[in-house]
Amino acid sequence: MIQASLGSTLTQEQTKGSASSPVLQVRNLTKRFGDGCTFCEKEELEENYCPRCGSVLACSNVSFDLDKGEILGVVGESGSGKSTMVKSLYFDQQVTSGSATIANYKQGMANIFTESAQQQRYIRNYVMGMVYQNPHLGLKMDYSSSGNVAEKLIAAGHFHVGNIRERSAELLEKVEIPVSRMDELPRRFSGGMQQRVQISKALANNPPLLLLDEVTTGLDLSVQAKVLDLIRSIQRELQVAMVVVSHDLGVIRMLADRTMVMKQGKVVEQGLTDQILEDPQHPYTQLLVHSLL
Ligand SMILES: Nc1ncnc2c1ncn2[C@@H]1O[C@H](COP(=O)(O)OP(=O)(O)OP(=O)(O)O)[C@@H](O)[C@H]1O
Repeated sequence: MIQASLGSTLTQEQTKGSASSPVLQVRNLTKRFGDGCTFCEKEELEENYCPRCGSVLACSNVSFDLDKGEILGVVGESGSGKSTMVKSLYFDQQVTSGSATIANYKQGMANIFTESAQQQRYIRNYVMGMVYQNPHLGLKMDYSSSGNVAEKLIAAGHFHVGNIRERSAELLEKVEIPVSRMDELPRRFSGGMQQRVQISKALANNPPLLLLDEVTTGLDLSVQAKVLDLIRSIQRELQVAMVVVSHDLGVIRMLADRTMVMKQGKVVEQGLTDQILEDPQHPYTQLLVHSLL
């Protein structure tokens, strides 16, 4: 089992979360690309694109809860706002409005979207990990694999070289990167290996929350299956809560306890994955489920 072998600089105040409260609560997350206009701000647009001002309402009033150790799948066609939603949660995009609270950060009392840049950096280092579809976004290709993990540890205030190496080796082993290759550059690794290095980096500081954006897209089926197995075993072993974004309902079926379906920036349906798959209510979900059969 992975244990943080390094001393943590988290204060009790900042990490304390109530056992019963969700790890993550998102309310009315809205992200508009463009300035918006009186037409698209007042009208309920059929699509997420405003024909008058050209703005895109990538996410519109997205709300959900995520419990400890739970995997929430987010599915929808290309352009439905899935990536914008997780990138907003990881502060890669600035939201237009809405709130998100994390039980392990200021006891779930702070809207992370309105925190200072310094506090948001803190949240990225201690409270959340992110795994991108494109490993170039999550990894520094000119750092070694262990150097990538070390970067995350150093950002969280750990400076003891021996401990950092030990922890990096432990994490890379966990994702089945041989210790003998820990000093190799990730650019020399296969796509599946790069995703596994990204996962180990995201787990470096034992975050209670992991965001995964299309992490198996573009990988061979057998490699995909290995990465999905790894994600499942990490969730079981470490009880990390995860938001897993995928356009592929097959991936969601394998991983997610609950599923949220997005279309044109809006959540059209959410519920237990089994229920969504067996008895989809929204016509769009029915279409997705039938295309899987
Ligand atoms: N930087 C940007 N500037 C303008 N519009 C953007 C930007 N990023 C995303 N969008 C728009 O926001 C909408 C949602 O995009 P997003 O990438 O979140 O969708 P997605 O569901 O993740 O799609 P995919 O599965 O293809 O990645 C799209 O219409 C897209 O064109």
